[in-house]
Amino acid sequence: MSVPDIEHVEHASPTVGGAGNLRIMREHTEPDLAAAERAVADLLRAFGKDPSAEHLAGTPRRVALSYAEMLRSPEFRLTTFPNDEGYDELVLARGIPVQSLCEHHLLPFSGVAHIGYLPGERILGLSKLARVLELFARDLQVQERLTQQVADWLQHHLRPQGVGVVIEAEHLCMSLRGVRAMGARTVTSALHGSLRRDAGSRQEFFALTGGKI
Ligand SMILES: Nc1nc2c(ncn2[C@@H]2O[C@H](COP(=O)(O)OP(=O)(O)OP(=O)(O)O)[C@@H](O)[C@H]2O)c(=O)[nH]1
Ligand SMILES: [Zn+2]
Repeated sequence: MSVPDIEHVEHASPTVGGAGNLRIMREHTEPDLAAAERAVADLLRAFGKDPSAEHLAGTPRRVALSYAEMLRSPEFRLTTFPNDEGYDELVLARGIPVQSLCEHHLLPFSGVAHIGYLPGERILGLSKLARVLELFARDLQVQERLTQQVADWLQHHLRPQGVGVVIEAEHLCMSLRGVRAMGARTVTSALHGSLRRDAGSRQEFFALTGGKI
């Protein structure tokens, strides 16, 4: 299991209530926006467009800023709580919107993710499942790696009994161009722990996510 390269900035001590609180951010190289802007102007020229024309004058800057935004994931606090009640059934966030950029064509792919875990000693603030997804989605990606990174990261940091991630997405590189398979959706999944080992848990997970068994 490869644990992605994410910086844990601060390991805050548990609060009185026992909530764990860890500041999470991905290491970023500061983008060279001026260089990106020049490159987009070159791209426009390469296609016979004049980047100095009034209607295109702001475009290189806008494109540079758009990619800077799409490739930077916001930091967040990973809040966990003790699993005092010993809850041991699946916790599943279904239909989380996901947007990312295909590393082959720099075109978006988007769809939904279903992320679930079987709690161990701690449970997670629910919104954090979507935040972990965003941590890895705002990057140049292939869907398989994105799916795996989210599952690996949760398994490593939350230490649950099991983790499952399903992503179902449409890739614009496959629908707008090339094969033009409009509406085709790619489904990927990654499982760890008892969701991988135990046929019953696995079946329940895929039944709830509407996927394969
Ligand atoms: N496995 C995987 N492939 C992807 C993903 N996103 C895009 N691709 C594929 O990456 C491949 C790149 O193939 P190439 O043959 O080098 O590129 P291409 O000539 O533009 O390919 P076509 O899309 O078939 O026209 C394409 O088959 C894409 O569909 C992804 O998330 N996972
Ligand atoms: Zn692509």
